[in-house]
Amino acid sequence: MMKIVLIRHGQSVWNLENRFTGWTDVDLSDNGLEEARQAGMILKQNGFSFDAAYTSVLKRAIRTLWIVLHEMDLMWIPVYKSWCLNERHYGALQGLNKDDTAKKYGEDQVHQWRRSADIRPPALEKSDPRYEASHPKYKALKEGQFPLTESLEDTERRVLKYWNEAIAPAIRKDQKLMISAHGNTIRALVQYLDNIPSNGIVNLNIPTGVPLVYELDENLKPVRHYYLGMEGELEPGVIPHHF
Ligand SMILES: O=C(O)[C@H](O)COP(=O)(O)O
Repeated sequence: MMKIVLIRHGQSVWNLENRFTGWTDVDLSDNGLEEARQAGMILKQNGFSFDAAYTSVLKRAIRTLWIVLHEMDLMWIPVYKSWCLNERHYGALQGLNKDDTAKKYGEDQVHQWRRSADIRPPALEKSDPRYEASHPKYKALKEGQFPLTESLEDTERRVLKYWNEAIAPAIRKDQKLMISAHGNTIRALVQYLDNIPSNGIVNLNIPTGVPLVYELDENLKPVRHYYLGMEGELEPGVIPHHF
């Protein structure tokens, strides 16, 4: 039986301000820094250790990982960063306040943009200053590969491609791994691992900064999963809804 630990980054400054974030590279709030410290401590107290870690190229996930690894005295392990683990790209919604957007377009429309499988929020224009394709951290992306907006299915495709090409092979080599990523990246992995249909994941929210442990069999199928520090185990396939 193999274990892998997923963690959504600690609360970010824009989570605190209730703004659509996506690929905007905002940092952790003070609360988010403390969440990351608590996560590292509880992982260490429960005897976890890692051979390697994976994260996105966004600082809120990277710093969460740094803090967790610091608390566990594991800053020396290999860390692999990929844009494929970035949060879902929110297009022209990035930076907007979620409540103001709901007032302007209606709650249902915002819920569709946030949680439907195949609906893409309004796209960014390439002339928009929020379009960061020229940033050095994205030099690996081919022309046209940098998203102007993403549906959850778009996000899942790139996350699962990375899972199959980079992460699953490492698990099969008995590597103990941690993935520090984002709400929708982890939702994509949870949906895949637990084979949850799209309509079953609509109301699934991943809490910030809480280690989510998956125990996998030899076929990388989940045997059980639980949030470390939350009482008891979760029913298979059920992840508590968190706001
Ligand atoms: O990108 C964001 O705004 C958040 O990290 C995730 O937001 P969501 O829960 O609205 O998808």
